Amino acid sequence: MTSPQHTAPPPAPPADVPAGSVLSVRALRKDFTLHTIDGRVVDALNGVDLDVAPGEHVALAGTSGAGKSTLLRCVYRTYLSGGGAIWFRTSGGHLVDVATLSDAEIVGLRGREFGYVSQFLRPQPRRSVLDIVSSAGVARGMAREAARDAAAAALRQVDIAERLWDMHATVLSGGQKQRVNIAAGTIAPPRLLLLDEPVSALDPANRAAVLDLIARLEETGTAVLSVFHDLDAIERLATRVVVLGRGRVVATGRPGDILRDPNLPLEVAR
Ligand SMILES: Nc1ncnc2c1ncn2[C@@H]1O[C@H](COP(=O)(O)OP(=O)(O)OP(=O)(O)O)[C@@H](O)[C@H]1O
Repeated sequence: MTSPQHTAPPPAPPADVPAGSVLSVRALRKDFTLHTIDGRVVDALNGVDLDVAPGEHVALAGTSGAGKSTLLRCVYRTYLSGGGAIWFRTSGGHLVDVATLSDAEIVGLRGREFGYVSQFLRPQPRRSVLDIVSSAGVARGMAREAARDAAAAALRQVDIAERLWDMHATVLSGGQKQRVNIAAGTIAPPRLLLLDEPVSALDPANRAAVLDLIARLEETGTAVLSVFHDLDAIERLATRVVVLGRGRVVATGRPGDILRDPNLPLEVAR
């Protein structure tokens, strides 16, 4: 006798998530308990709402400590959020709440659909540059051989010389590590690209090349959520700026309007 196949109906999408959004953050909260300082609690995110559509680039702004990096880390699930929802629409059209996925599900989702480029690459020990980047391609669904070719192309694009490809990434300079990280995050256009100061360690020529790369990804429909402390990069790439203040959204609008508003709590050079 065979058992019937039970498949649970997918949960109804929440009414306030726009049909076209890739990412919809709702009432997101995150606090940290500082166990070494009398158990003091820091409210890093206090009920954040935001949406990012395909091809849209939302730049987070606000003063130091406003919650920008914490928001990116909650979306990537480096941090578990403390309340609210992080709705992500997969390439297959399924809406999932990143905040409630299992660890195995989030690892799969990151590999297939997310790119995350932070200031720092903490490379796994004893893995070569080419291996790190091509593994990102395999996680994105490429065959191993195709992933190696794509990794080579991605490394050339960010000007990592071929003589460095078989070296362990741990021995690279800060700027080289950052470029390897960018190559891995963008080897195939991710559905959602999370950027936390991705060009901070780069010289002007490499910075320009990486900004071009991000612009091209946006044109292919990648949704981007970023933190740049660099007014030019925000003006050039962002379609919208969301200003955080003490873990809340205090303003949102076009870069040209927001970045020149003298009343907003911004940390960028105006
Ligand atoms: N791992 C952590 N443990 C404890 N507190 C943290 C942790 N990460 C962030 N915080 C606190 O959360 C708040 C928001 O920090 P976050 O790094 O998100 O700010 P930010 O806007 O990215 O700042 P910056 O522009 O300086 O990078 C700060 O008060 C910070 O001290």
